Amino acid sequence: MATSTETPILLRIDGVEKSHNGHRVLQGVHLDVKAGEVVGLVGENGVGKSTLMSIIAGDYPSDAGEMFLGGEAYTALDHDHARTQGIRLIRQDFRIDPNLTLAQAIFRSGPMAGLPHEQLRRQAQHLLRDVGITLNPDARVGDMHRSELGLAEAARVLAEDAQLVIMDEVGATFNVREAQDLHFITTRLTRQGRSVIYISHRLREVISVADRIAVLVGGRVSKEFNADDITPDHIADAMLSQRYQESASREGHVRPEVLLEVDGLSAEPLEDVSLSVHRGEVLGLVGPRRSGVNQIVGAVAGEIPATWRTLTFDNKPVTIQTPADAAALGIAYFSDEADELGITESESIARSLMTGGWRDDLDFATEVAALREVIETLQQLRIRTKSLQAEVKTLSGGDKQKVALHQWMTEDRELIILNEPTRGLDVGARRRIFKTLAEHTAKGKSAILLTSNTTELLEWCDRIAMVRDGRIVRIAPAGDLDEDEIAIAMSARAAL
Ligand SMILES: Nc1ncnc2c1ncn2[C@@H]1O[C@H](COP(=O)(O)OP(=O)(O)OP(=O)(O)O)[C@@H](O)[C@H]1O
Repeated sequence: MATSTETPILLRIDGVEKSHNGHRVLQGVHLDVKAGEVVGLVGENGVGKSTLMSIIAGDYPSDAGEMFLGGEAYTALDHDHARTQGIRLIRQDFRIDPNLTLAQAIFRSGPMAGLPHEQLRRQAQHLLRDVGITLNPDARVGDMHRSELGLAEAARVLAEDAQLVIMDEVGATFNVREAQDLHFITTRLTRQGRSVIYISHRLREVISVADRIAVLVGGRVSKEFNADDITPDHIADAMLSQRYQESASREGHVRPEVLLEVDGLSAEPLEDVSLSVHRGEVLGLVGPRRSGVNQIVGAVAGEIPATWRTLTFDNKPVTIQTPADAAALGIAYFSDEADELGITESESIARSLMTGGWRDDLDFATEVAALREVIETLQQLRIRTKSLQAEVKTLSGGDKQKVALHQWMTEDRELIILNEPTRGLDVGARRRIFKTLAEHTAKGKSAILLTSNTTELLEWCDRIAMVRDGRIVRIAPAGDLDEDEIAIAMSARAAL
């Protein structure tokens, strides 16, 4: 909704400060959110966006500063208190009982909780239809994709009376269609005079969803933009301390030799899928939810049961039935599931970043050299921490993911499979991941990339395979495709 200078301010944040374990994260944040406005909040990983939202939503208090809600002094005592004040926070890492149906999940809190399922089903159907979301209210939460649940989490706010809705990276793995649905929900909310704080690292998406964009740098809002007048580069320049380099088109490293040859792969819903990955190649995979695209990588990584006519790796016939089979061949799989990052949250940051993993029998000189390398890695990856000995769980979501990716990408693997690797990463970190990927393929190693971010698919893959209804419907060089063609593949009937 377009707002003017006369539009009332719903939330005023005035000089808010917060430290975590002596690390001064927020250093006097000032930010106004007007009624009926979407404010995009952007900033590097670990800059304090979620910390600020946690203070607004009542997870913990600020150390200093004030907030005003509808002109009245406001302090959230806890989540429930914030909710009664009309504030609702949706995070990417929400947890819902997997045994609930979608209808039960949508109405799991509030006055309708516990009503007979038939009643909930009808209400949920009505709510979802109203915003054009084609999800089945009877589906079991445990069988749904996190992105579908994220969309339902956003939609359920429409049935509540929240005045300020905070969406903290809810759409990090949304495909084009899901992102459009989320945009529709934010528009519906603001038309009703409600306000939204929208946090995302997908800068183009923030520009299209938000009215105004606030950039958090060094613990303060350093710049505010009107979303009508800017490009992603303006935001990236404002949020990154070092100027980031817009990627040039990737240098191809594809070699004639085939590394992986899949022939006649079947795994529900896939039927008779064949594909090959050359040495030095990045093969992109894209398809709507339930198209089978995830099952292709799941099968190659040994994560799901599958049958093959033949499977050849490095010119030898092989079988892959378990993750250990895949690992033995030199295949690494970076999952899109947040709880399968492969890092130990209670491990120290230093130990987690050591090349080849930590060993207790290191002599003093080796340990010092290893720690030096860790410090260099921290600086390169721009991971924010006060102490090398701090536990991984104290890192921001994006910084945690950098640690996990670093572990995957520094191991010497023949084929790395990356499923949504850039979710939650800031624009600078995305560039570094892809630089590492280019170094990997330059050595004749290969990669399969699954991402809902079509810009990245086009920029970073040599070929893209489009999957629909359990089959590969087209494989083409990335240079022959554009976003529209991929969007058409995504919006095919199978997505409904
Ligand atoms: N519970 C905590 N204990 C200790 N430190 C924390 C805690 N929560 C956050 N931090 C630290 O506060 C800083 C800001 O983290 P926050 O999660 O707010 O960043 P963010 O901007 O949301 O990052 P991202 O984009 O990666 O999600 C980070 O350095 C993080 O390590």
